[in-house]
Amino acid sequence: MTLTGIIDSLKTILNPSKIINSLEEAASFTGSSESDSEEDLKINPYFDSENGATSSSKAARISQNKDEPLIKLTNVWKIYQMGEVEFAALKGINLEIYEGEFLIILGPSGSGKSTMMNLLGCLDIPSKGTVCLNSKDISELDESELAIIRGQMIGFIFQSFNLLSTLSTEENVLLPMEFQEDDRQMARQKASYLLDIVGLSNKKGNLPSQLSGGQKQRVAIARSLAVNPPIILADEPTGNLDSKTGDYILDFLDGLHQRDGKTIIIVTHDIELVRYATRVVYIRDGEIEKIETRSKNEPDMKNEPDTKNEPDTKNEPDTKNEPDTKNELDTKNEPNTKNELDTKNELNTENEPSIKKEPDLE
Ligand SMILES: Nc1ncnc2c1ncn2[C@@H]1O[C@H](COP(=O)(O)OP(=O)(O)OP(=O)(O)O)[C@@H](O)[C@H]1O
Repeated sequence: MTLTGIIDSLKTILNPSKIINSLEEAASFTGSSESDSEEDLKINPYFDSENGATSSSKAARISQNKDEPLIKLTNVWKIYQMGEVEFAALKGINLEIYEGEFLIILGPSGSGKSTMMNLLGCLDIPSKGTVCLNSKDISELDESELAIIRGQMIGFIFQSFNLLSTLSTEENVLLPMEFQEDDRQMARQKASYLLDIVGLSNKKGNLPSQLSGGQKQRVAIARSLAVNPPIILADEPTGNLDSKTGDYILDFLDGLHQRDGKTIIIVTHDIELVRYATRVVYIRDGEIEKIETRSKNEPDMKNEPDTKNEPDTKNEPDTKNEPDTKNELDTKNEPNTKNELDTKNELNTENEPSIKKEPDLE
């Protein structure tokens, strides 16, 4: 694929109005490494000393009402048109996703997972029904508004990594900050910091082709965190990795959830991943089959299926079981405030022992 093609493919994720200029400036943006001293890496550039909290993206700074879902799908249909033929890939989905959840959307091939991911990530809009992100109906936003809210709220991780092949590791991590961080020096500090916490500070000049699969995915994770979005949305994040490296990536995402309070949403066919989840949404043939609320690392499915999305109710937004879910989340999955991003001057370096104890992942 040409560079133009790669850029085009990323336009849907990043702000299209600025990316071309950004790439042209990328070399000067990232060219020098003079300021990357050990000292820089120890300081969390996301920490805002004025208010004693870790700065997040502009949208995330808008105070969230925790009773409101971060993402809400109401009677969502996605119908693909193939000539004269229509195919409903999603059929009346109702789903509310709350801050602090680790949600796994699990389904077999063709069940509608990618279609769902595209809607949850505001990469597509529904044919019918509404998708609200941060209480905004995404169908009412134009493409540039959508790109902005998407850029602020969601970090994406893909099975195929989606790194720009002609840009270095550091430049890939810098890309999302082009639209959020005006201070280039600060952006570079943040990129250094993120590459450090994913254990790749020694690879910042490497091209993606010079990295292993696990390393590429760690770059993708660093990139997803660049603007410190409240939501990380991952499509089969371990699909191209061996099981050991996959576990490492999942443990890292788990740390982001447990320590930093990120809302993690993973779309996968791999049932092994449910051990990380606080809720599992099973989809089949474009419909939600059942939803299970779980305790982290439960060996078995102990919870009764939540029936709120069963066929007889699928066309109505059902809120009857939501309070239970929210209340559980509020108590079980509240990040440990001692280690929370907002309350300390380090993102993960001290509390992520697994990152630097995996030399064989290099
Ligand atoms: N652009 C499209 N046009 C027509 N049909 C489509 C389109 N995209 C997806 N579909 C159909 O919608 C259904 C759901 O597709 P989707 O890619 O969401 O499934 P999936 O669960 O992600 O599958 P996989 O795990 O194999 O990637 C499939 O039957 C697929 O053939």
